[in-house]
Amino acid sequence: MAAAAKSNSDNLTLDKVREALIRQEDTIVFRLIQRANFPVNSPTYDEKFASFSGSLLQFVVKETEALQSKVGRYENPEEQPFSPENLPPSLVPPQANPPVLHPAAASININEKIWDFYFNQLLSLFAVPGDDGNYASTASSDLDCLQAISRRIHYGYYVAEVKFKDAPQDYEPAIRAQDREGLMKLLTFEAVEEMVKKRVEKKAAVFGQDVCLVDNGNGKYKVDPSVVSRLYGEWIMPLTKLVQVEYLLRRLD
Ligand SMILES: C=C(O[C@@H]1C=C(C(=O)O)C=C[C@H]1O)C(=O)O
Repeated sequence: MAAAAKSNSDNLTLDKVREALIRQEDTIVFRLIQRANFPVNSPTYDEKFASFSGSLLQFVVKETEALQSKVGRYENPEEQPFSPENLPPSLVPPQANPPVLHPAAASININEKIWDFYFNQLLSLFAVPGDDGNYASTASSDLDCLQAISRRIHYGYYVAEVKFKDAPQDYEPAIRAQDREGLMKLLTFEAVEEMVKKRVEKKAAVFGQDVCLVDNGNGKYKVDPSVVSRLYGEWIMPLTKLVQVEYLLRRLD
């Protein structure tokens, strides 16, 4: 679990970090299944909804993140807000754990890219067209998906830190040269990526089947397993690697 991996930098191993990423797959698949309970519900995203100054979604994101900020959510570096402007400060005392990450490097926020692919490409692949009027549930379900995906992607900080600590002699020259391509090559493990895509496809098939007492369901899935594999292959893993590269570029600052 994430907290165990973070409690002390000497405890941080690639195996533990990968375990945390595997556990987060379950969360992501279940949240997509939850969002797929509703059709697209496009009024949720109308730029002008009722008396809000933006969309209902924007309002839910801003107000939810403000509350979560007050209770300390964004004190964790892997938790990055989607609406970072004017967030209220945390009212919770800071944790006593020594920081595991390099402070200059652990403030990268690529949520704009996540927001963009989620609404412009992913959503229509797993939510059916239509409008059932459940806009509030739709918006909070979107935020649940976005937060789980964002956490997984910004967890790249820990992946990068542990890879750096395991082989500083390999990473330091590329960091000093600010060589993005070289860093990308060093941190990429294609065999692991293939395994991840297959595993999440299988999870979507297992978690999203109709469970019946007499037989094994009807072969229909709540979210198409190939969409989950594509989500990882096209967006989640490339963006996790982008976070890793950005982190490493600042690792010696
Ligand atoms: C996360 C890692 O780094 C890279 C990104 C991966 C991912 O996002 O799942 C998988 C393999 C690596 O290419 C890792 O090595 O586990």
